[in-house]
Amino acid sequence: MPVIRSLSKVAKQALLSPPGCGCQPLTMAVRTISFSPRQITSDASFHSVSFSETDHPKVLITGGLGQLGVGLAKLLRKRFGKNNVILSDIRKPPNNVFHSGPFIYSDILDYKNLREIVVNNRITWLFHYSALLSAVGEANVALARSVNITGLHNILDIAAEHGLRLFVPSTIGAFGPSSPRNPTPDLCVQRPRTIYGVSKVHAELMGEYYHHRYGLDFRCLRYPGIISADSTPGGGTTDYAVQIFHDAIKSGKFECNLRPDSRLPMMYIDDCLRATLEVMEAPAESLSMRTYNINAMSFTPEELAQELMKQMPELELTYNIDPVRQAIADSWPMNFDDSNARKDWGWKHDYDLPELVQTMLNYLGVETRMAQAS
Ligand SMILES: NC(=O)C1=CN([C@@H]2O[C@H](COP(=O)(O)OP(=O)(O)OC[C@H]3O[C@@H](n4cnc5c(N)ncnc54)[C@H](O)[C@@H]3O)[C@@H](O)[C@H]2O)C=CC1
Ligand SMILES: CC(=O)[C@H](N)C(=O)O
Repeated sequence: MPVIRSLSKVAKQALLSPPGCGCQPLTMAVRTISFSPRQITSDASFHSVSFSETDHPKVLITGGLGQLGVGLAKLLRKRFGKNNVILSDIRKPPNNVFHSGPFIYSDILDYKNLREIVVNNRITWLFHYSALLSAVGEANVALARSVNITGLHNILDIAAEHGLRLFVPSTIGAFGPSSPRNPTPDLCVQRPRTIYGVSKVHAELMGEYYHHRYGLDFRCLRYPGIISADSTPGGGTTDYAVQIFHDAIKSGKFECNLRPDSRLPMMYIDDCLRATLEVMEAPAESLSMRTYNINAMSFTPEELAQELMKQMPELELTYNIDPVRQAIADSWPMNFDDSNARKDWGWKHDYDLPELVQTMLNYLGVETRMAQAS
């Protein structure tokens, strides 16, 4: 990999240099091997700055056609301008996404193509969303290992080489059965039992290593299960909490694949995407860590259904447990301790369970009425 070759050459030179020769320390040397016209230093502060047309990050989002990427692009385009945010994926975009702003094909396993995109578009911030999620990952371990681990290595090298600010999401799935589950703090035992979780712990550690070793401006949030109305989940354990709304509105029935008492941390998408932008804009000196838990609420399928039944008392709920997903849910946090995010950069969620249910029903109800009318 080109950057690794360059890095090891620089490292070798630094190691070979005699003491007292006045050479730069390794971290400095590595940073200067890359040149980015709009390089953002790790101490740059964007917290309360509003960006003018000429002074703004140039953003690339990988894996942008999944549950979260399109919403993230919308938020970032509002803040930085439509043409400064490029959405990318290996899938074909639907019409509305294709016409809403720049979209390009990018396979994160293709290092040269990634580098070309970053260079040609003078990218300064990268949001790395490509991944195979927990349930899909267990069904295809080799592909999950390749996308989630090899892909991440490409991203880290490109980001270090070109001085990018890099956001990589982690997950509640980065914890396992031997982690404290109620609540789960930022720093504790992490021995996940899924390839997804293992790859995310790897991403957290590699990102932090590149930060300390090479000065990479790496930022990472551990997301809970994310609930959204206008995008579908990509094959995770928390997907039931999105599907229940669609099925309730469409058929008045829902078959849940987790036990009624499976408690997991969850968050509405608007909170998740706002947190992502906030941590990217936080002054570097406010970040005492580079990987933070974020939390909003925590509920079981039974509690979610009860809240939903306040508005749809006729909902019929049945259970047909998926043993793979259930085993994963049983090993994940029940509650997330996000006190460090709240203390360091002022994280605060807006949506609790009642607001979440109301917002989802409003959105999907309007959509259904519009579809029926047309
Ligand atoms: N949605 C959720 O509840 C949570 C998501 N996250 C993380 O947030 C990120 C985004 O999640 P979602 O949008 O839900 O995922 P998703 O599964 O819906 O979308 C992932 C995207 O990655 C793309 N992709 C797969 N292989 C690729 C490759 N070789 N090159 C480029 N793109 C490729 C897929 O085409 C897909 O559009 C992921 O890293 C995920 O781990 C973390 C915790 C919770
Ligand atoms: C919580 C996640 O990371 C994701 N939604 C999954 O269930 O795999």
